[in-house]
Amino acid sequence: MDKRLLFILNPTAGVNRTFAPLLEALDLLSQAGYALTVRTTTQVGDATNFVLQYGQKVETIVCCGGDGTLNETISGIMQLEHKPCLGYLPRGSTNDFATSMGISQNPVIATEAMLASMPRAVDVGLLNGRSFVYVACFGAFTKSAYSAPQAMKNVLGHFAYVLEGIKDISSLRPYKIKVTADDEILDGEYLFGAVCNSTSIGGLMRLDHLMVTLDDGRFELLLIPSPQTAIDLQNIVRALLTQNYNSQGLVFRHVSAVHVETQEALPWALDGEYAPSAATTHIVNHQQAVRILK
Ligand SMILES: Nc1ncnc2c1ncn2[C@@H]1O[C@H](COP(=O)(O)OP(=O)(O)OP(=O)(O)O)[C@@H](O)[C@H]1O
Repeated sequence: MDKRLLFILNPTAGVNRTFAPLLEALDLLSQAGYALTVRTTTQVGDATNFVLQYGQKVETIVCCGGDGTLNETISGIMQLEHKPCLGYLPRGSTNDFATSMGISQNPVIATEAMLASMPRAVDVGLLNGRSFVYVACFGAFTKSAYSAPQAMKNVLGHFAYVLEGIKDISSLRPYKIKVTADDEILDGEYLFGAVCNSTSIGGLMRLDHLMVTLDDGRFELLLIPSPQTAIDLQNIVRALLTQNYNSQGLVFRHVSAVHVETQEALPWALDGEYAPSAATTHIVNHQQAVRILK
């Protein structure tokens, strides 16, 4: 019997690109003995619904789109009892997760690698029950992740986020929050916080591969405290520019659970998608929850 594969494509994701290499990728999967079901998304939520509709009938799901489509696909997989393996063909404007996993942006090369690989388990985060695969963040510039218009992203790619981020500077402000990171309490005022499982965030922030293990059951937590003095500010700017997140001025930890309490409106971005504010936010790591072919 043929192996069954669900192929999910977001045709609107990323900078305008030709579909020709995707046909070649589909041909490769077909030649490898897969019986293909191909579905294209037309709106938010479709990728999750396709996974729920077909997920128990296939051994493999391939997702082709940006980080948002990947997030929706993984959200669906997390709801399945028997979880199919996942292949990912990045087609977004930033593709943080693909960068972190070393997945090629060329669909034919990525498909060849997928067909030759053994599955690799990766951790999945749950924030108040919603899945994320590489980052949950709040504060400065977070809004630009989900508010950059799709048409602008299609034309300008990653640069669209940078432009939206610059607009966001006017809203730069500290958030008074209590963070419990495993057993440690980090009560304070923070400009930005990220709970991540990736070496690339927003295409701008990079973590050393040696610091990040995608299947260890732990996130990397980065908090940028609100600077109290000019020297604080200098330390923070230097740490960010040199990408030395472990340095004085920033809070950087490896943790498996994060609990955030605040009285303020604190919206989050999960893999670049909007998640509403909540008085208490609980983030847990589901170690090795999804198997990725790469
Ligand atoms: N046909 C469609 N038209 C409009 N929006 C869609 C369609 N299909 C999916 N979507 C939604 O578009 C949003 C953005 O998709 P995605 O993140 O994959 O692309 P992107 O924003 O170009 O990439 P990236 O997030 O990596 O920059 C997702 O929330 C997804 O649900």
